[in-house]
Amino acid sequence: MMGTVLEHFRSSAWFYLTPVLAACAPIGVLRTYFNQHLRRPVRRFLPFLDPFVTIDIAAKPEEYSFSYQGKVKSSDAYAEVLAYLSAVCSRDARELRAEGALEGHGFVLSLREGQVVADDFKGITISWSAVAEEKTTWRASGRCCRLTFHERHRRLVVDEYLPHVRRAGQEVMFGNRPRRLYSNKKELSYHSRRDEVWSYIDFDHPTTFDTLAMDPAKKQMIMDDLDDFSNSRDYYRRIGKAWKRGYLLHGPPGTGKSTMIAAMANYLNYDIYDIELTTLETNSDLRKLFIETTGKSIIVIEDIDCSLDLTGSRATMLPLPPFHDDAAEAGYDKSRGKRLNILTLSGLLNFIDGLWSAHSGERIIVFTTNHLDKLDPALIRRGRMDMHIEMSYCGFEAFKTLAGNYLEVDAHPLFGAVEELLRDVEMTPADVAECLMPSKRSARDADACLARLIDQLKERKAAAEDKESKTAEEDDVKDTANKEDKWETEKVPSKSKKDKSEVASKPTRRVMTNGAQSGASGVSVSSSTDDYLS
Ligand SMILES: Nc1ncnc2c1ncn2[C@@H]1O[C@H](COP(=O)(O)OP(=O)(O)OP(=O)(O)O)[C@@H](O)[C@H]1O
Ligand SMILES: [Mg+2]
Repeated sequence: MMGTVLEHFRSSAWFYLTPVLAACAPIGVLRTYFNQHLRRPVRRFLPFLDPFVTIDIAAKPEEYSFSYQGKVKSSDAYAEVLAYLSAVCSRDARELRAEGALEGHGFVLSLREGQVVADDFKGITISWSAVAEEKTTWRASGRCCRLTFHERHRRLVVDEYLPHVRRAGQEVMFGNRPRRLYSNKKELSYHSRRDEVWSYIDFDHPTTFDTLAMDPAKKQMIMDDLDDFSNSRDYYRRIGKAWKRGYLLHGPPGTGKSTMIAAMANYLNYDIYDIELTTLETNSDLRKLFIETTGKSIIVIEDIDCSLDLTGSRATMLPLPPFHDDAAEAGYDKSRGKRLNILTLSGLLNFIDGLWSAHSGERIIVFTTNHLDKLDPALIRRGRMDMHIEMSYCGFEAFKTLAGNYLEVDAHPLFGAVEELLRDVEMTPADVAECLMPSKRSARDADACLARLIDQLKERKAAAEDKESKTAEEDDVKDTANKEDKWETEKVPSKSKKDKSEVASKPTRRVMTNGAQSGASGVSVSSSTDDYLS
């Protein structure tokens, strides 16, 4: 019987193929088998034979939490590793699994169990494999990424490679979702979670630096500054400064301050956190908001001069919402006889560059204002607001950008007239853009739009000249009146010697106004000098 089986085997193709297959067995299969089944026993009994170290990063069931969208979210580190490995896997692995990313519309590719991929980092090779975590009495088995490396690379892997994996994973996760525009919610409590503090919508603003109308040299300087900032992580660490930068955008309404923020966000691919200060009550509200921001973000406070009373000293208390009673308005809690913690200028300064500002990741802080002069110098000093950017009226270069955006023209016979008029007339880019907006979107009638703009500019120029001449006339009238006043004043003492001596004895009490208000004499005095007049 046995002989017949052997005979049969010897005559089949398997007899010849088996040794060939064995010789060609992929090394990866053997390595996987070794990793999964033999490594631990070998290491336990013969540690000197196995110089490799393994680290498991698991999606532990106990670390699962329900996000507010009702989706299951695994531990951050595991999700970050999966995101990091996604690129390596799609390049090298043969057996993959794809799962919808927790955020955005993309997929995350990961290894199927038993698969191994290699990753190179600073000249060493690290292998990653997907394994099923062992089942324990208190925990069901879960999925796990296993990292294997040589013992002699332990420090490099732990100190540098793993943080690199997390950082790169976070970047991949961040890049896989659309940018967001966050705004703060009104009611905050100390225990509010991130989603209770901020609400967001997808940020899909089409503005870029290409479409932003401003002086090209200034624009380039801002872009270079942003590039410099976003690539300077190590520099900020070395000089011992929190990785953040403040920009103050100031200028009249309609000159593109908000548009500039959108362009910055699109340029850097950052999220925007828009803080409405008037809804906050205390400094800790502000801190809470700040803690819940993430890296790669632009934190914006628009119209800071209108948001709060920031003109006073650092101790200035800011306006309180109407539901506060008088005691609270005065800064006291009646029931406890204690001072309330109210949003103050110093709270805002701490938010910008106190200890709390050294929260991980890079952040840009942008304030906008129409009235630079209304702000406390402490708030906008260099170092806090590193760059002051003036957004001003439309110049010819800015106009050319708008003409390109709206009319798709780089040159036109009417450009000369526009250039000349823009030299004399102050018109905001918003107003110029309005003129360049064709009445029919389908027909970009450049001639008509430019003619409309020229008419508008001429009208404004005429109005400005009119105003100027009126002001000049008024000034002339004032000058004449002042001269008359002076003459009248000089005449008063000559009326009588007694008057002269009395006037001289009460010099500080005499008030001079212009003739129109002061009656025939042109002199008015405070009540204490009435006697003198009578
Ligand atoms: N520099 C600019 N480049 C391109 N478009 C601009 C520019 N300035 C203004 N605009 C256009 O005008 C509109 C209003 O501009 P924006 O809201 O940015 O002005 P602002 O300076 O923020 O005004 P405010 O001080 O009133 O907030 C924008 O939607 C944009 O279409
Ligand atoms: Mg604005």
